Amino acid sequence: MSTITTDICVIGGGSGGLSVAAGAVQMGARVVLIEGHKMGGDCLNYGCVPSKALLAQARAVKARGTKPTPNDFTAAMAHVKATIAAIAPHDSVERFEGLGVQVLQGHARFTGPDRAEVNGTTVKARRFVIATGSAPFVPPIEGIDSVPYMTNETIFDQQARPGHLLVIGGGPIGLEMALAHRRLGSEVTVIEGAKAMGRDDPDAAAIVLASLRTEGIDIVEGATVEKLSGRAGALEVQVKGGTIFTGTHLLIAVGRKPNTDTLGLDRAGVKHDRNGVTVGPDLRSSNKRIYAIGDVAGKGQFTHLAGYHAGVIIRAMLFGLPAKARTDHIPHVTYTDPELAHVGLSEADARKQFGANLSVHKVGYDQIDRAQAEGATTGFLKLMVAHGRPVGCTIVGRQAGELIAPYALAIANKMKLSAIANTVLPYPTLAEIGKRGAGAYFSGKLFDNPNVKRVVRLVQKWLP
Ligand SMILES: Cc1cc2nc3c(=O)[nH]c(=O)nc-3n(C[C@H](O)[C@H](O)[C@H](O)COP(=O)(O)OP(=O)(O)OC[C@H]3O[C@@H](n4cnc5c(N)ncnc54)[C@H](O)[C@@H]3O)c2cc1C
Ligand SMILES: NC(=O)c1ccc[n+]([C@@H]2O[C@H](COP(=O)([O-])OP(=O)(O)OC[C@H]3O[C@@H](n4cnc5c(N)ncnc54)[C@H](O)[C@@H]3O)[C@@H](O)[C@H]2O)c1
Repeated sequence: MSTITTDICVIGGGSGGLSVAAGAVQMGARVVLIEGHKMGGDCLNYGCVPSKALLAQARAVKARGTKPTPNDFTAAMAHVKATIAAIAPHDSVERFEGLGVQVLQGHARFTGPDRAEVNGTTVKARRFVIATGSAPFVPPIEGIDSVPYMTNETIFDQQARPGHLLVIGGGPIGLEMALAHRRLGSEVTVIEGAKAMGRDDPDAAAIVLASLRTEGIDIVEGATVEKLSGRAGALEVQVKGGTIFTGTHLLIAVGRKPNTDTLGLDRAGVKHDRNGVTVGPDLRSSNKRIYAIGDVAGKGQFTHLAGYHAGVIIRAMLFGLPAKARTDHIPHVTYTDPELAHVGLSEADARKQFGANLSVHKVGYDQIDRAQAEGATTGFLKLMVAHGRPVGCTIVGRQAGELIAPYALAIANKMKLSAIANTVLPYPTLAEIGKRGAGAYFSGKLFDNPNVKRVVRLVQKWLP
C-alpha cells in the first residue's frame, strides 16, 4: 500500500471538483484529484452538455419546417457525442496532469478523518473536498424492476428514435427531454405527480407548459405513478385513480440522490443525510478539514453553483480567509422553448420578506420592438424591487437564459436598479426588456408623482 501526502485531495472530477483542482494547483497548492468514472462528471457526460446539444438539434429540425425523420434522431445523437468529444479535452486527465494535478482514477472512500483510499493507495491530505455529485433517484414504484427504463445516464445512448416516450417527472430534466424528443418526431407524454415546473414562478411556468402542449406534448399533472408494467416497446404506466398511459420507452426524471453511499463518510466523522453531506454556509462538514461542494452538498443542483462553491472554498483553503457561500444570487434556467430564467427571490418570497416595501413590475415581450420583429412576443419579464434594488427577476421568453444576465450581475453585487436604468442598450435588442423592467419602476416614481409635476411647473415659470 503506497501513501501520497498532499495539501488538498478532491474526490470527484465533475463541475465542482475540476474547478477546485484547477484553481488550487495554479495558485501553488499540491492537489490530488480522484475520479471514479468519467472526467467532467454529470454535466459533460450525462447532463447539461448532451441535453443542450440534443435540444439544439431538435430546434434546428423544427426550424426546418419539414416532418422529422428517424435519421434526424440519429444525426442528433451523433451531434450529442461530437459535442461531448469537443469539450472533453478541457476536462481530461491529460489537461489536469499538465496543470500539475496528480490524477488518480478509481473510486475513493475515507478510511479515517484525514485519509482516503483508492485502488490500494492511501491519500493523506490537509484538506479534502467531497465533490461526488448526484445520481438519478429511481423511486420504488411497483414494477420498476421488471420494466426497461432510461435515466439521464442512458437516454443519450439511444440509437433509434422512440415511438412514444413516457416521461415520469415534469421538472427540468423531464421537460427538456420531452421537448427534444417531440421536436425530433416522438410522441411524448409527461406524467407529473404534482405540478410541472412546480418550483418556478407559476405565471412563467404556465407559459412554458402551454407552449409545450401546443407542440403536441401531453403533460398530465397531479398524476402520481403507482405501477409500471409491460416490456420494451409496449410499456404501461398506471397512475393513482387507475388511468393507464402506454408508450414504447420510459424516462425516469423525478429528482436526484447525492453520491454519498460508498464514501465511508462515517469513518471520517462526516455527517450526512438524504440530502447529502451536511455543511454550513462555509461548506465545511462536521469534520472541519473536509468540505463538500456541488450537488452532494444538498444546496442545489447546477453546474454554475458547483463552480461558485469551488471559488468560495479555494479562498478558505488556500488563504485561510473566512468564506461563506451565498444562496440569494444563484440563477437558474430551464432550456425549454420559451426558456424560463430566474434569479433572486420569487415574487411570493419577496412579498413575504419585504411586504409593503416591495414593488413588482411586469413587461411583456410584445412591448419590445425586436421581439415583434422576430415574431417572439410570447413571454414576460417580472421584476421584484425593494428599497431601490432588484431582489428577484423572472424572465420567460426567447433567450431568457441570456437576458437574465444583467439581473444576475445586479443581484450578486447588490447594485441599485438605477445602474440598469442608466445603461444605454443597443436598439433593437431583446435585452431592452431588462431595461424596460427598470424603467417601469422609475416611471411610476417620476410620471405619477405630483411633487415632480409641481417642481417642473415652477422651474418652467422661472426658466428664461
Ligand atoms: C440531464 C441533466 C441536465 C442538466 N442540465 C443542467 C444545465 O443545463 N445547467 C446546469 O447548471 N446544471 C444542469 N444539470 C445539473 C449539473 O449537471 C450538476 O449540477 C453538476 O454536474 C454538479 O456538479 P458536481 O461537481 O457536483 O457533480 P458531477 O459533475 O456529477 O461530478 C461528480 C463526479 O464525482 C465522481 N465520483 C462520485 N463518487 C466518487 C468516488 N467515491 N470516488 C471518485 N469519484 C467519484 C463521479 O464519477 C463524477 O464524475 C443537469 C443535470 C442533468 C442530469
Ligand atoms: N436547465 C438546468 O439547469 C437543469 C436541467 C436539468 C436538470 N437540472 C438539475 O437537475 C435537477 C434534477 O432534475 P429533475 O427534473 O430530475 O428533478 P426535479 O426534482 O427538479 O423534478 C422532478 C419532478 O418529478 C416529480 N415527481 C417526483 N416523483 C414523482 C412520481 N413518483 N410520479 C410523478 N412525478 C414525480 C416532482 O413533483 C417534480 O416535479 C434539477 O432540480 C436541476 O437542479 C438542471
